[in-house]
Amino acid sequence: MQNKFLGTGQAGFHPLRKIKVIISGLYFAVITDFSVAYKLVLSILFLIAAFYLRRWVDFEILLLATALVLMAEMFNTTVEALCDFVETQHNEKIRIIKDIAAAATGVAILVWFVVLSIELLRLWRFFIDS
Ligand SMILES: Nc1ncnc2c1ncn2[C@@H]1O[C@H](COP(=O)(O)OP(=O)(O)OP(=O)(O)O)[C@@H](O)[C@H]1O
Repeated sequence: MQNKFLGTGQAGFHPLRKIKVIISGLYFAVITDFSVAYKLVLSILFLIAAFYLRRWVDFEILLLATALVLMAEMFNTTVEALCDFVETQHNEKIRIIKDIAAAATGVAILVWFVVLSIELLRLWRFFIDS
């Protein structure tokens, strides 16, 4: 078991190992969770459009909304996986824990959806006017 607080982890600072862990986590989140994958793809498309049109404020807000929704989705998946690992039967406490994690994700999805909708409207107006 690796735990730096218990003194059983690897000593020292290993930035390359951290990057490897981040890439591995992102990879698993994208291939195992469709809701992470489609949000990432949609967000990238909007980010490319904002970048191409030099809409820097829009780009920054899109980046924040994307980070928020992806983080929420990935933490939610983590909570669900942990819950399923410790409890395989129906359990009211697990239900509440999972519902709270899902609600947190719902808040992030709402923000992401509003930002993308406004951006879509702006892009649409831009192409209609030009
Ligand atoms: N062990 C359990 N005991 C009681 N209720 C549970 C349990 N597992 C899941 N639930 C209920 O079912 C809901 C869905 O849980 P589940 O783990 O299936 O998530 P999901 O639908 O796969 O979510 P996502 O689509 O984000 O992956 C939970 O929010 C909770 O209300």
